[in-house]
Parts: sequence; structure tokens; C-alpha cells
Amino acid sequence: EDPAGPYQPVTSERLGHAAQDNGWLMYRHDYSSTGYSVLDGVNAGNVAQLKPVWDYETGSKSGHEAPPIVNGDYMFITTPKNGLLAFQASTGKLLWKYQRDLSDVGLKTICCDVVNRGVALYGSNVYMATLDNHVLALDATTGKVVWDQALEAPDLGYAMTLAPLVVKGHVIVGVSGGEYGGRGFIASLDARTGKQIWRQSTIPAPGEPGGDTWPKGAYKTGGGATWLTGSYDPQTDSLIWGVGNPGPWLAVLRPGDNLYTDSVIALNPATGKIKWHYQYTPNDTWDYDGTNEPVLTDLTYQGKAYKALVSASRNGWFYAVDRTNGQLIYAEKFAHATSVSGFKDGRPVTDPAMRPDVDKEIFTCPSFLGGKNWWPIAVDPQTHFAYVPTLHTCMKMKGASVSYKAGLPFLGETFTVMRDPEHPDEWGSVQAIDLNSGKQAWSFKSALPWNGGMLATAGGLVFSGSADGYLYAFDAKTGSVLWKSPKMSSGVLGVPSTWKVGDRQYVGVYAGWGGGVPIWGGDMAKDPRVRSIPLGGHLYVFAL
Ligand SMILES: O=C(O)c1cc(C(=O)O)c2c(n1)C(=O)C(=O)c1cc(C(=O)O)[nH]c1-2
Repeated sequence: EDPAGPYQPVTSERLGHAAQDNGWLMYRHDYSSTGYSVLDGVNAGNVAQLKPVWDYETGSKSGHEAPPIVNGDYMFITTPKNGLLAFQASTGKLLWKYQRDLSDVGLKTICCDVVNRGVALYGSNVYMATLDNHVLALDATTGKVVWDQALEAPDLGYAMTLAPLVVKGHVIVGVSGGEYGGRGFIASLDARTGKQIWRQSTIPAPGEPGGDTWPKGAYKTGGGATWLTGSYDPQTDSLIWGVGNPGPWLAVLRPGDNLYTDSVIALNPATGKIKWHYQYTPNDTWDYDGTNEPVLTDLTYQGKAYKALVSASRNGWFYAVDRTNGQLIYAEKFAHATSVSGFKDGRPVTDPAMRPDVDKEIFTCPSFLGGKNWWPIAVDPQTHFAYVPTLHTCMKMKGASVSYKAGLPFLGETFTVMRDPEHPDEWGSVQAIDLNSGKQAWSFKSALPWNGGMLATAGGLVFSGSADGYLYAFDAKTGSVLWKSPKMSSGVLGVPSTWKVGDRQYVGVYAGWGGGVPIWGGDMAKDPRVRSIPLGGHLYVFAL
């Protein structure tokens, strides 16, 4: 009698073929994290007729970041502060609602709004990671809690905002806490029971490989949070995950490379053992987290074919890395980037003049919010472009004294986000980058910051939402705007997704401004056009 019909369990087999599924089975659609759907019912020829078909107001005024996750006619989407909604995906009929009780939690060690980036599916369960460091399994058809596993105490440095990833029957999660000196880790739980299978720290202890890249004792408060969902490469059987900034922010307090902060790491999914790493920003002093999603894609560079990963790093460089061994293929600037000034033997070189100290204020680009923040890119196999939501900011930054106290910020720097002098008229843009060269193919400029995730489709389209409340459809090849939604009730920070029920293709996205930009955005956040963005979460679904 369920309006959405019998629930089709999500097997490892189905997750392995998520790229071809009519639904949207995981955060970035497939294990390669492409954000690309093979659906082409909505396409460049008919997108002008796309219309709203249903919507839902959540009642929350915080940042709404999750994509609709869809299996058959079931949709699951999280709300800020760990609410979870289940809908009939085609009609918007609410099937059930869950709300985590966070009334005893101070939410003290959450840097950037009480956000959540969505669920994972496996079997007949839906999985959510919570701000108080639990992982929950809920029954997909009833919303009843099947298991509840605590990983860490709340308010002492850790929180969880990411969407879990299920690989081979294990729920893989990472933690936030880079601004509080938390020591980051990735954990694997049994999807049926919640029992922890392994936990891998991202900061090696003395004696472990990489342990000598830290001064004595510093690893304990070294940061390296893992707050965004990684990828899985079945070809090399590796989890490929980004690691966040070191703690404290001020690097003179921790000389060395500080592995594996600001790196991408490959792990054995059975054991958590680290196979290789590539560090985007050694001895980072600018909060350039390396967490931005690694997208697995094949490319050809200077005549040679690679199994690669690409990532648009916070530090303003677009990296292509060989995903079989962690070697750099190329790096190209996708934003004004002066902190990492170049490369030597495949290793980033930072500019000493751009490094702050207690008596030294610097002006550098990009700002700590990054050339791109967490809003995911999409990679399109037809155009062979990556679509990158880009932020154009720089910053002033100066050292300050700091000592570690559990549950308090651990930064050692003061800072202000400012205009990028190379982009005096825009805080943001959407750009397409050619995967075989790392060079820009097209760009769409935005006076407001662009904080929407990207969705590419076989219909020749790229969808992304704007801060002034429109969902855009761009021509994937040229960047011309083929369609713009009616104005939505808030700015978009969410990640669009698409799915098909019967013969009809749907596109869904959250409006609901918030996240890190309005809190930490300095001059950008003070821009009256940004300050006047209305708040309030609202899910919109479109179809022909
Ligand atoms: O280092 C961390 O643990 C951590 C966590 C998070 C988060 O969990 O949302 C953000 C950041 N850092 C961060 O640096 C940042 O700019 C940011 C923006 C946002 C957001 O949701 O808009 N989260 C986070």
C-alpha cells in the first residue's frame, strides 16, 4: 500500500552500476563522484519547457546542502540539524520524517553552520551521519532506527556533516573538526550492525609512515578532518578520500609537511591501510583543506593516457593525479592563486612572502574559503569537461598566539575575506575545464558568490543553482544559459540531482542559503546583495 511501491533493496551490485541507474543512489551519483547522469529525457532541445512539479518547505533557516537521493520512486533528503525526509519522488508525497534529538548537544565545535550533505543507501536502510558523531541506519520504508552507533563524544572537537559512502557492505564516514584541533579519521562500519570494522587516522603517530613530518607531540591536535565524501575505485580497490587543513592554522607552530593534511589519500577498503597520497598544500598556513571531492576519470595529457583523479583544490589549483600511484599529472590554476606559486618535481611550492606570522600580515589568493569550497564539481564524459563552481576572493591574514583547549577553535590567525583584484565585478563563476589540458573551456560570471553544486547530464546540460535563487541549465559545450527556473525562495547552496520514474525525468534541488560563506565571508558576506538573500529551506522538483 506504499504509494511509492515495493522498496527495491540497494545491493553492492547496484551501487557498482550506479552510473547507469535511473535513480541517484549516492551523494555524487556513482563511485567515481562524477555528478553525471546518463538520463537525457530533459535535454538541450527541450529544457526550455522544464517546469516546477512539486516543492516542500522544510521550516529550517540554516544552510540546506543535501542532494535528493533517489531509489525507484523513493527520495531521501536530509535537513539541517539532522532531520531526514522520505518522499515519493514523483509526487512529493511525504512518506515519513525523522528528527535527531540534538537538544543536549551544544553544537559548539561546528565551524560552518549546522549542515548535513545527505544519506547513503544500502539494503533496505538509509544511513545518516550526525552533528553529535553518531551514524544511524533507518528503515527506508518506515523511518524506524535500525541501529545507532556513536563514534565520538559531541562538542569536544568532532562533528559530522558529510554523506556516508557504502562500499562492499561497509558504511564509510569521515569527520569534521579541522578548526578545533581534532585529529581526523575515516571509519568503516558494518552496514547491517553498525559495528566498527576499522578506523584510520589521517595524522600519523610517531614511528608510522609520515609521522616524521610533524614536530614532537603535534600530531595529536593536527587536524586533517575528512569532512567530505570520498570516492571508490573498483579497478584498484581503493577508497580515495580528501583530507582537511592542519591544526592550528598558523604553520610556524608546526614545521614540516604535516602529512596527510591537505592531501588526497588512497586506502584499502578492507583494512583502512593507506596505499599512497598526494599532498596539494604542504605545510599549509591558509586553511586550504584538501577535502574537495576527487573525481575519478580517465584522461590524456601530452599524448599519454592516465587513470586519473581530478580535484579543484581550495588553494586555487586544478589537479590531475594518477590514481594508481598518487603521482601528479598536471596542475593548472582555476582561480587567482598566489600562496601555492608553482611546482617542482610534481610537488607544490609555496611563496614565503605569502606566509603569515605573528608580526606579519599578508594578502594572498584565494581566501581560506578557497577557489572552490565544498560545492561539488561534475565531470561529463561527453564533453570531457569538469564543471567547477568557483569563488573569486583573496584575504588578509595575520598570525596570533593560540594554545590548544579541547572544544575551542585552534587557529592562531586572524583573517578577512576580500575582493580578488583580478575579478573586481564578480564573487563567483561557473567554469568548464578541459580534462585533457586543465585549461578553461568556458566561464559564466556571477556578481554574487556561486555556492551551488554541479549536475551534468547526457542531455547536454549542466544544472547548478545561484545565490539569487535560480536553478540554471547551461549548455554543457558552450556555457550558454538554456533555461532558468522561476525564482526560488532562497539562495542555492544545495546539490542538484536527477532521476527517472516511469518515463519521466525529474531534476531536484534545495534552495536554502547558509553554510560557511555568510559566516566567514568577510567583505563578501557584507555585500548588501549577499546579506539580503532570504533564508529558508525549500526543496524544488522540476520536470517537462
Ligand atoms: O575542517 C573542517 O573540519 C571543516 C568542516 C566543515 C564542515 O563540516 O562543514 C567546513 C570546513 N572545515 C571549512 O573549512 C569550510 O570552509 C566549510 C564550509 C562549509 C559549508 O557547509 O558551507 N563547511 C565547511
